[in-house]
Amino acid sequence: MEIGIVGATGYGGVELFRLLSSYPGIDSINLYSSTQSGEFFQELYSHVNNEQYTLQDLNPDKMSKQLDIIFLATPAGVSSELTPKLLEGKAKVIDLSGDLRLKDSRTYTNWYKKEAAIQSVLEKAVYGLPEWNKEAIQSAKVIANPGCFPTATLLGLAPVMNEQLADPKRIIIDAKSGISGAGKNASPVTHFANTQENFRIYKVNQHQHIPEIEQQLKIWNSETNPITFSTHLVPMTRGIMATIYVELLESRSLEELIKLYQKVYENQPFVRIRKAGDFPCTRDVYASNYCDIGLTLDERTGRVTIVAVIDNLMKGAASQAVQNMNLVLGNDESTGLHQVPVYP
Ligand SMILES: NC(=O)C1=CN([C@@H]2O[C@H](COP(=O)(O)OP(=O)(O)OC[C@H]3O[C@@H](n4cnc5c(N)ncnc54)[C@H](OP(=O)(O)O)[C@@H]3O)[C@@H](O)[C@H]2O)C=CC1
Ligand SMILES: CC(=O)N[C@@H](CCC(=O)OP(=O)(O)O)C(=O)O
Repeated sequence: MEIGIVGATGYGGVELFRLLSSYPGIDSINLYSSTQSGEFFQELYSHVNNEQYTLQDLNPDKMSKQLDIIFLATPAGVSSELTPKLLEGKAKVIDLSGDLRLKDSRTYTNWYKKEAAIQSVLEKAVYGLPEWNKEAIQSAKVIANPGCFPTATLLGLAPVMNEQLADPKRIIIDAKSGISGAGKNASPVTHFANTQENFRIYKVNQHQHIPEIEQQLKIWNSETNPITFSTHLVPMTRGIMATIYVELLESRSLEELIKLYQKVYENQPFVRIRKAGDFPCTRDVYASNYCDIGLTLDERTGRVTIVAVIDNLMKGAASQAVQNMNLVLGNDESTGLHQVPVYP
């Protein structure tokens, strides 16, 4: 089996390389770069193993015929251009960017301020949230890997939304991310001097993950109203915590809610539900494919607080992409993803 990683030099790409370099049954991993082809990967990343990897030039025509699976770990606007050509051969494509997630091209352009992918590709693209879309992923030619914030938020909300228990008109999500979520290039906002000993809210009411979350929530409950979704930058490298507030349409005890979450996720290897009174922190899932969820009910306000944590580079990007690859290949969903979270 031959694998390709486009954007291999970025944070998501490097993480994909780490996971795939010990994945069973891969004959070759091809790493592509739009700016550094010909260079040795090891020259850029001294932590990778001794085998020589030369960064290759992008050749979509050749790649579509030669490769079995192509991961696109590229900025918004790249996959929309590359994917039509990449889909012409035998290759299956797993896109980590936001380009193929939104079904409505106008919505994409409004939020990403870029031209959307062509309609035929958007129609083919399957939203790769394995816990909720397994069958469609298994037969997909192209997968839109979910965004990091949507992954945590949707896994946290799914049980109460699917059961029509949460008021779909009053959902509030307060999310925080480590800085690696912004990719490898530092900007004035992500610069060390501006992030250490600092905490900031960003993209208030304008975050590009808002339409992605709403699109999926509407599938679960068509009455869903626009959500309130706030993102914050935390001075740490990895991790996302989504703290979600919902109001119940029917009364439930905390024990009933926790039982519901346990039941819904009992056969999902990467979602772990906490006992009452126990809440996950980002360290609990560091460098792993887990999403840990804790919840509580405030009897004074009737609100449920749901806390979901993931590693943004793993379940939020690279390891979720490998989970999707497992489904596409018909492998066990956990193949290559048995990492215990790193601690401390
Ligand atoms: N970081 C995260 O936590 C998450 C990121 N994502 C999404 O995944 C994608 C990758 O993110 P991340 O790895 O953080 O980003 P990075 O900025 O770290 O890396 C992106 C890579 O894309 C390559 N690239 C840039 N322009 C082009 C182009 N025109 N054609 C081909 N390759 C190009 C660059 O490599 P080179 O110059 O060598 O070509 C670069 O290293 C993004 O869309 C991001 O939004 C999704 C979930 C979480
Ligand atoms: C910390 C940080 O800046 N995170 C990024 C995550 C970007 C991302 O993953 O973008 P797509 O899912 O749209 O590809 C952000 O909030 O925009």
